[in-house]
Amino acid sequence: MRPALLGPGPLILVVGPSGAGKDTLIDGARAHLADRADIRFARRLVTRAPGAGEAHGTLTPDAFAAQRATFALHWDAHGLSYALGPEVVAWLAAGDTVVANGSRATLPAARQRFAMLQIVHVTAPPEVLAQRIAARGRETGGDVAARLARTPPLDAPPQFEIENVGTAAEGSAQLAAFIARTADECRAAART
Ligand SMILES: Nc1ncnc2c1ncn2[C@@H]1O[C@H](COP(=O)(O)OP(=O)(O)OP(=O)(O)O)[C@@H](O)[C@H]1O
Ligand SMILES: O=P(O)(O)OC[C@H]1O[C@H](OP(=O)(O)O)[C@H](O)[C@@H]1O
Repeated sequence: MRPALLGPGPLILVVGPSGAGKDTLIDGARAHLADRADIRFARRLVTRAPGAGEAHGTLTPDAFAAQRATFALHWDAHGLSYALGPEVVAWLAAGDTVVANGSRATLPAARQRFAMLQIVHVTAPPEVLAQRIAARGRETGGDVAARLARTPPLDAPPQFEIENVGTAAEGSAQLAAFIARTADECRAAART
């Protein structure tokens, strides 16, 4: 028997190429939505120490493997392992909306796992991605090139697209509006 899908609250995965600005726009949207107790922002678990401005949790590869069965979702990319923790399962079960930075390559697996998955695709032109990754300074040389070369396709059209070429404040406001609209629509649908 297949396990029940995680929900009924919606999971909004923000995906797109490295350097597009996913974390930046998520941080900005979180500030816009600070008064919304029904909207949760997931903290990723990653087998990498946090860099400047990053707020993810860090696990060693051994600890990650040991906790794998408890994760709401997990995936590998860039030689690292990523996960959304068990608190995400509880938030969705309560009907809350959860927002997380996700992986394009893992969307087919995520669709098998969540009752209501909404995809936000954040993009920017290649030269902008390269400039932003270099300016961020977290990766160097070959790692920057490898990130730019990683272009898994989306498995289906996204529910919302942000071309993040304006200011971060503009992109954050667009993302916050989509998140609030999704949360409101899902709550209204649950009441009928
Ligand atoms: N609209 C914007 N204008 C200018 N700079 C931006 C904008 N959005 C993001 N940035 C900058 O681009 C860099 C990359 O952004 P960020 O780390 O949020 O991207 P990401 O998509 O989460 O990348 P990754 O998948 O590699 O973690 C950061 O230094 C960030 O400050
Ligand atoms: O290329 P795809 O499959 O979309 O995803 C790759 C993963 O790597 C990036 O994380 P980070 O730059 O390490 O924080 C993305 O946010 C995602 O989690």
